[in-house]
Amino acid sequence: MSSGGGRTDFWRMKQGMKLVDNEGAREIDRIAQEKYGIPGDILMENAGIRIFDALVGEFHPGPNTPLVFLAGGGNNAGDALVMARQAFVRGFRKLSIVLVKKEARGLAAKWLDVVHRLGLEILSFEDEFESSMERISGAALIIDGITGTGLSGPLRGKAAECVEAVNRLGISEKIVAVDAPSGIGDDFRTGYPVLSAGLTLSVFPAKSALFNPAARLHCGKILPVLIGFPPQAVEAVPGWVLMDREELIKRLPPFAPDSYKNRRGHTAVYAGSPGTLGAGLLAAEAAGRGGAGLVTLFCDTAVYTAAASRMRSVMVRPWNGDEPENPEKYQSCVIGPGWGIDGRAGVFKKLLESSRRGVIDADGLSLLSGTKRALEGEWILTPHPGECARLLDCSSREILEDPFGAAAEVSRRYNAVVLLKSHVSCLRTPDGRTALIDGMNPLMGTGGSGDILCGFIGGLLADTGLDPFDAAAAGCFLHQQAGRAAALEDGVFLAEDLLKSLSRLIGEYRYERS
Ligand SMILES: NC(=O)C1=CN([C@@H]2O[C@H](COP(=O)(O)OP(=O)(O)OC[C@H]3O[C@@H](n4cnc5c(N)ncnc54)[C@H](OP(=O)(O)O)[C@@H]3O)[C@@H](O)[C@H]2O)[C@@H](O)CC1
Ligand SMILES: [K+]
Repeated sequence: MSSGGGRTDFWRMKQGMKLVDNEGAREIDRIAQEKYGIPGDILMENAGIRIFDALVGEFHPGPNTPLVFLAGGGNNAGDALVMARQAFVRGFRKLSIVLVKKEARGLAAKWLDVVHRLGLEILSFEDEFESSMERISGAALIIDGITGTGLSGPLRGKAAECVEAVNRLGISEKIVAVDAPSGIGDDFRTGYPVLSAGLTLSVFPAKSALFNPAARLHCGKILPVLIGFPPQAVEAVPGWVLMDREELIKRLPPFAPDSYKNRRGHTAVYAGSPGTLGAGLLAAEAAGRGGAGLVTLFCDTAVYTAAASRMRSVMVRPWNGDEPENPEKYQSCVIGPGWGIDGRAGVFKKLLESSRRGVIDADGLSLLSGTKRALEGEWILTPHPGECARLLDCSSREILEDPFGAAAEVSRRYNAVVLLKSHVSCLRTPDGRTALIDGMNPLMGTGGSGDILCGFIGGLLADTGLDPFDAAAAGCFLHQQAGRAAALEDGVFLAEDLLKSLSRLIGEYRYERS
């Protein structure tokens, strides 16, 4: 998520970039009203004003900019109607409201009455379909207040008809979703009706449902908007973390100024075999870039000479898959990139028994899915949806249907921290801690990018002071940052182009502050 204007807000920084599910959002609202006595209509007034301010900050509309407000029947519509009133009192004159649901209730009904008395144009989507679509087609911006956290199940009826008709216009960049694009809720699935937006202004704490990979594609840019919930109400409700710069700084302490190569830890990388040596080289180099003081690459004897001739800072050992050499002397290990699986099951088992801390990826994950065993020690698994499906013995489709649930299940079943990689990656621990890392960078989908990620996290783990959850969250977030920098500088890039950026970022966060 872009942290936008929220970045400078001290209070939000203190709270972190928290995400809540719909029930959590309702609970914060309830606590704010019942325990702290803040009236619901004040909260809604704040929401409408702050969301309208955020919209103005993004698009700079003027008095003659045609705006259309789509209103459902609940408080999400209430927010949109407060925005319409705000626009009117600030001098906007081309305003139309399209009622998608005939009966508004509660505060929405009250604000509908107000805009009616102010003389704003109000159309019924059902009874005045053609005029409604005409206004929508002619609008510069369409504010979506059909459903928010009160959605239950997939959108139905006139709401579904309306979002489908608007989507057909192909104007998602003009749609501004209030709190969430209508149709997105905690149980959103690919194929459900949803109004695709170019900008989502989500009441802080933003909704975790927006970052479900299937939903994220319909949200455009996401900005959190503070509306005045008391910090105590936000803290009282459990939530997830969305990684951003402030969250990273909390998790990634500077290197001690007197640290040196042995103190910074030694990472053993078990990777690389004929045909896939590059994966091992990338993972090993990334471990060094992640901060390990020393890195040893144990690669197949058949590729040893080639590996050794290409590596300078990384030590390379030929290794034919028999007894691993003192794995306990390494502070972290990385198992799997381009390693191969034939004949590796026995030694994989030994490595799991003798190593305490590491990252398992690629072929390591295939070997792990063969064992079906819960791990002991501190392990991070970095599957993509296909690998995740093998770990759970199900189809990739089932993983994509419920990625958050899948990450939780792998984490529980294998007793490990799991990073399920996608355009939004989900990090999960067996005890339920969850962080999401927003990616949305298709250029990251390039061969070797995953090898670098697992090596990089392995290098971070060589610092035994770092908690594996924090190391994985930091590693994945920096990997995404490096991808963004590479895309901006080089356009389409190769995985190895990420390495220099990763080094720079680690320096920025761990060196300059020390
Ligand atoms: N203090 C406050 O009040 C604050 C409130 N806030 C705002 O309130 C929002 C939550 O409001 P909410 O709980 O009223 O629900 P909301 O999202 O408007 O949805 C209800 C409407 O959707 C409809 N509907 C439901 N399911 C449907 C389906 N499958 N298919 C079709 N329709 C469906 C449902 O219809 P019904 O079931 O009643 O027939 C009803 O019309 C939240 O997102 C935020 O924007 C914030 O500003 C914070 C302060
Ligand atoms: K909405």
